[in-house]
Amino acid sequence: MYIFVINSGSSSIKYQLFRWPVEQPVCSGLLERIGLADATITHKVFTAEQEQVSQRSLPIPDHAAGLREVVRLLTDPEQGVLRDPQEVHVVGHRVVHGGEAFAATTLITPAVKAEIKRLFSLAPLHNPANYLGIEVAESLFPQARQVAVFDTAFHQTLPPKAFRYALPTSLYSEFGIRAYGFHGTSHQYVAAQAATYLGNPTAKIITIHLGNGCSMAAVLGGKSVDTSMGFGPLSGLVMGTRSGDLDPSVIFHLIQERGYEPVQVQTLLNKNSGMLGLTGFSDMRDITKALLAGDPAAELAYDLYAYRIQKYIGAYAAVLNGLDAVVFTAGVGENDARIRALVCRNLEFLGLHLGETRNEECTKELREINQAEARVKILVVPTNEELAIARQCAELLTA
Ligand SMILES: Nc1ncnc2c1ncn2[C@@H]1O[C@H](COP(=O)(O)OP(=O)(O)O)[C@@H](O)[C@H]1O
Ligand SMILES: CC(=O)OP(=O)(O)O
Ligand SMILES: [Mg+2]
Repeated sequence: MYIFVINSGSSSIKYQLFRWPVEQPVCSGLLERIGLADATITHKVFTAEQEQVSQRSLPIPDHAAGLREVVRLLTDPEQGVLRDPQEVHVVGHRVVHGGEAFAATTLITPAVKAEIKRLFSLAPLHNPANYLGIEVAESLFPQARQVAVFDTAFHQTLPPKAFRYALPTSLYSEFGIRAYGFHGTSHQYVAAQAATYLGNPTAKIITIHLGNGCSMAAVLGGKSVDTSMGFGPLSGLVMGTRSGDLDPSVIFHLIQERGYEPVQVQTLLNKNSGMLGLTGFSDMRDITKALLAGDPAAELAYDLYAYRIQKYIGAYAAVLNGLDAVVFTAGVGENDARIRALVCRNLEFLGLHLGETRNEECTKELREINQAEARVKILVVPTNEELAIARQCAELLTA
């Protein structure tokens, strides 16, 4: 059978079609820079002998246009890999916010869809795109079982002292106001890869997921014990377009003194802040170009981005009472050696000793980038949210 996985991020759509249970990828793709002038789609088809890659730039104004293009590629009479959409038995969807209702992978029903929709305002860049992906998949693969895998699920192991806010208890008990945490599928996947590599299932690991959205997790023995995103995917690290941590007084000031409407503040913090607000660019490759051209705003933005990560490393080393490995993953974490070097700078006292030449190497495999004799491993672990989602779908349906 086939499992098709759709992973809508805030700036990208990733998809993979797997032959199951052999976990063999049949095709995969990445639509990136959605909403920017030069969006691209990379589509790969895997056969026993080779990997065929096609890439092109095209206008992709939003996730709906992106999904239409994915469907067209999959079912294209000449290049498409699906002769008959009926061959797809399961569609796995990354759903970012599961709220209090969903602690685990769930078969999608009308009630589940309604709950995902109810959570739109808490993850405005994600849940609407995830919902759309479900509706598109339901019409394209009407006979398939649709499954939701939630970003929040892995962080359900956080202890109350980590997930509760110091607000009146009634806000938690009545409205579910607490930290949920996101990118859970990715944190879980890379932490597991790292623990296997270390040969230590009880390892103390800090995972750093740096995509367009960015978050960190403190992972102890394979369980998330703290994470930098909270009630929605807005707190913590500096991101492509999101501010990360911010004194809430700024919000009151904007509303009370500067005449902002609440929805304008929501848009400001989610869509116009972060690296975009600091530099005019949200995509790290554009910011690198600006930096190399001597733009001081790009230099400050890089410093601020790395400094925030360093503060969380310090915090999570304390939370874990030690450290065995730090893991970099996702678009920026896997590819941007400059960020990794800035993050590891001056953290020798924690045992982080970056191997500069190793850091500059570029492969698609798990790799160690610390100096050879260092006690704490610094790892680059490519994430594979799609494979992790497909596995969770298969587990649910065979349980
Ligand atoms: N080769 C690269 N060098 C630096 N940054 C990169 C590279 N490739 C991708 N990125 C960055 O990764 C980010 C997107 O990461 P990704 O994990 O795909 O995002 P998301 O899933 O949140 O949409 C963008 O900021 C992009 O610039
Ligand atoms: C939760 C989140 O921020 O996801 P992404 O990084 O894929 O936008
Ligand atoms: Mg992502």
